Amino acid sequence: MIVDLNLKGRNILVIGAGMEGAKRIKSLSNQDCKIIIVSETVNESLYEIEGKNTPIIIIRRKIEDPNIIDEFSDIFIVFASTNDPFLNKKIIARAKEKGILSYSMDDASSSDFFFTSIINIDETIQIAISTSGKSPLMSKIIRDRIENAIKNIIGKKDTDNIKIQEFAREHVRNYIKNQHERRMFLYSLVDDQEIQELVAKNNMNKVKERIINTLDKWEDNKGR
Ligand SMILES: C[C@@]1(CC(=O)O)c2cc3[nH]c(cc4nc(cc5[nH]c(cc(n2)[C@H]1CCC(=O)O)[C@@](C)(CC(=O)O)[C@@H]5CCC(=O)O)C(CC(=O)O)=C4CCC(=O)O)c(CCC(=O)O)c3CC(=O)O
Ligand SMILES: NC(=O)C1=CN([C@@H]2O[C@H](COP(=O)(O)OP(=O)(O)OC[C@H]3O[C@@H](n4cnc5c(N)ncnc54)[C@H](O)[C@@H]3O)[C@@H](O)[C@H]2O)C=CC1
Repeated sequence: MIVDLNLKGRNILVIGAGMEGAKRIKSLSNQDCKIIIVSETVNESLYEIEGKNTPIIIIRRKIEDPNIIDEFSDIFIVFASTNDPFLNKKIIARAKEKGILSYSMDDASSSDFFFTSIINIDETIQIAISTSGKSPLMSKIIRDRIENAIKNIIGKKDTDNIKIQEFAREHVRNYIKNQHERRMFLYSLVDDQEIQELVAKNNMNKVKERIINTLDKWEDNKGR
């Protein structure tokens, strides 16, 4: 099942920060979570993140024992990403014992989740492709193919409409109490020719004004 994980404020423990671990750490580094790295050596691509404000703690230590997990509290996910399959296995087993979500870099079948191939459109829309560990290579090839075709399907109009919907959803709750009506109102914005013309002209302030005006009238219509 593909879900969009909210890691805000969570503590993530990454054990092993080589080439592959570093890729995962980079993906985590813009998720507003705290990253604790325990690794004998650290891939040099991480040096640039280390000095920055991102909440990352790097502990350079060779570990023998998966009980390292017990040294930290409130861990949400443990990444077992060393190049030692036996150690990774032990880390996963300990995490499972403790009921912590775990991810194995070298054994998909024991991971609680997989990374996906992601198409990111304007930091607003994400499309994820997964074969659930069957063939990461095919996920990548399919991503390439979709990325090329997608330019004709999803564009600025869609990302603008997402911003409008975000604004409207925030306000509509204060005006329309009934969920069916709220849904109808939100759909009506996408079908509203004038709004869509303003969107095309990049006049977002006018769109927002219009939304508020329409909502005001909506309430009037209810005779309040
Ligand atoms: C299970 C999973 C768990 C996880 O790591 O999350 C996993 C596991 C493993 N990958 C391995 C190898 C490769 N991985 C890639 C590429 C990607 N791998 C990604 C995800 C996943 N990889 C998860 C399943 C996702 C799915 O099934 O869809 C992508 C999509 C996302 C990302 O990495 O962020 C990213 C493409 C991003 C993009 O560009 O779009 C390539 C291709 C290349 O490098 O060119 C190869 C070499 C070719 C091959 O093996 O297919 C190995 C064997 C290591 C070994 O041989 O020792 C394992 C371990 C195992 O299978 O047990
Ligand atoms: N999931 C995926 O997409 C892929 C997974 N892999 C697998 O990932 C694993 C890791 O690969 P790389 O990152 O390339 O290896 P690497 O050799 O670059 O990194 C391994 C890291 O683990 C650390 N480490 C090893 N033993 C340790 C210990 N006892 N205590 C503390 N730190 C320790 C090392 O210091 C190093 O930083 C391999 O098993 C590989 O098969 C490889 C390619 C893709």
